[in-house]
Amino acid sequence: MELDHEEEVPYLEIYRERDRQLENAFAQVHAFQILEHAEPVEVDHEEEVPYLPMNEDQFLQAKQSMNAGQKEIFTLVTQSIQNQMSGAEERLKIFFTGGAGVGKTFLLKLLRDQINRCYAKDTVKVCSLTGVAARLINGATIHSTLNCLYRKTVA
Ligand SMILES: Nc1ncnc2c1ncn2[C@@H]1O[C@H](COP(=O)(O)OP(=O)(O)OP(=O)(O)O)[C@@H](O)[C@H]1O
Repeated sequence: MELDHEEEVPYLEIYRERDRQLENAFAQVHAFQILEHAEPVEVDHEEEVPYLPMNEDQFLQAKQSMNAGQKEIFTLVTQSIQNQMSGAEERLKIFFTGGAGVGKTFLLKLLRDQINRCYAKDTVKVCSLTGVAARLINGATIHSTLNCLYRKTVA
């Protein structure tokens, strides 16, 4: 069956988005494989980028300004926390992604504050694959967090 232009575009968008998500997920699995087989060498450990929790006003304001997609994920996580606090053993594993500027970092920071408020300060460890990304999310690289040894390549 031949699709006209109107029908074809949404299909391609979804396909491209899924393709990107898979690529991202495979890149992360590959990074863990590298870390598992890292060679023991001396490394410089980066400092964790300091993180200041939001104050009450900032936290409430951020919560109120969430868009529908952010709210959906936020509710899923808070619901899961409540279930855990009531004794549920099931643990939530969630992967969210999206294009540039859609609000992933905003949501991540809000979730970190929410979880730290529910449990204890510093319960959440935020990690990334690169130092640049770590700066954006006030976190640390995975290898630094896990104190992994890795070989630095000098170009
Ligand atoms: N619900 C929101 N209310 C107010 N501002 C928001 C909201 N969501 C995102 N923003 C703002 O929009 C901008 C882009 O959001 P953010 O950095 O979270 O996007 P991102 O998906 O992490 O982008 P990238 O993938 O490019 O890093 C930021 O300035 C952020 O503070």
